[in-house]
Amino acid sequence: MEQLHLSLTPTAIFSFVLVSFRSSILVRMCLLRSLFLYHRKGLLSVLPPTASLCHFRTRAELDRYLEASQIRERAIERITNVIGTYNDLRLRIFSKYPDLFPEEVFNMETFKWSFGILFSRLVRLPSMDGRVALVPWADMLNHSCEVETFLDYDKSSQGVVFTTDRQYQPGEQVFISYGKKSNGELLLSYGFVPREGTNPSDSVELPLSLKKSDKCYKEKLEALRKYGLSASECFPIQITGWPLELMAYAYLVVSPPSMKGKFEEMAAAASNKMTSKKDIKCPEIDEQALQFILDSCESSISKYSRFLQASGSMDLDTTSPKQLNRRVFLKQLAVDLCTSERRILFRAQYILRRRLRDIRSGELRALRLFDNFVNLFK
Ligand SMILES: C[S@@+](CC[C@H](N)C(=O)[O-])C[C@H]1O[C@@H](n2cnc3c(N)ncnc32)[C@H](O)[C@@H]1O
Repeated sequence: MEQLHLSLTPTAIFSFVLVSFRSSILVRMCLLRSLFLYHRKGLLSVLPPTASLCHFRTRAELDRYLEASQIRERAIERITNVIGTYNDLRLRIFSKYPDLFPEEVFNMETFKWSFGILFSRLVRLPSMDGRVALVPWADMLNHSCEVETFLDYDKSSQGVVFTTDRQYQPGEQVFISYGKKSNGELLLSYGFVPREGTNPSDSVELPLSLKKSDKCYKEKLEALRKYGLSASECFPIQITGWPLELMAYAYLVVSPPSMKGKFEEMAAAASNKMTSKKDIKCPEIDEQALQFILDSCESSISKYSRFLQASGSMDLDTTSPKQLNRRVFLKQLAVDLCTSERRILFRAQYILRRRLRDIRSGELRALRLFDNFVNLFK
């Protein structure tokens, strides 16, 4: 079977809308205005009537279901931004031109819907400098972590084109990739979590912090601030390992006062602001740094385990079937996300324990050799 090569010209159905987030506020306003009106008039009947940002609508829901995951902070940030943008627009534009922007259409609910649609349906077009577009038809394609197919603009056919990376049988579902995103990012932007272990780009954010009791707390914080970092930072861990920045941050946290002269170099390496990205090495504090990462990993694992254990008996005590369905749905999303994030932490825990064991058994062997050597002279 031939590989599929599908294209959509801008004239089909209705033209695709290009949005550049670097473009003027006017362009963005026009897009949002069309979305608002489409929603009101039901013109885009192909789009879902509800498209909430990552499904978790309130702060209480985020605290309840995503308490173990760092994705909660990102979701709060995103929702706060959307609410802030709406309030700003209402103050500066909607309230001044009520005929153009009537309250029954331009309200918070439709604004959130429009953003939900934008976040979940925008397509990035690499050959147009990464500009993003709403592409009717193409936005019906679902994501698969196993394909490498992306949508792009094709100059010769003047359309958005995608060529599959494999052969499909008639009737088989065709997928695209929404990008190399973690399960948390997919949940935030698209409202779903891939099956456990199927996403090679999955990662979990590990929070690390300077110790308040550290004698050099002030000097370390100063060094971190110089490179745009703070006393607490999150670093992504993947099933295949962790970034050099995380190791550099851990070195800084466990460094004794005698290593003051290296604080800046470590902070620079942790911020990825070194001129040449090289692996910073401090073998004398390797063991403490790995133990520190392991402790942070295990503290995160316990948070996930507590949540997953409690989720079994999470209160579903509501008489409204609609509310019950919603709670079951949110709980399942949270359980899927936490299970996949904890799995990555378990893997990191295993690697860290093995490395620490190797370091310690190496030290023990060296110590025994030294004892034998001393005995020989006795
Ligand atoms: C661009 S739309 C794709 C078309 C969508 N299925 C529809 O019928 O409108 C993106 C939405 O599709 C759903 N989706 C896409 N890929 C998915 C997947 N692998 N698993 C579950 N839902 C998926 C999510 O709800 C997401 O927000």
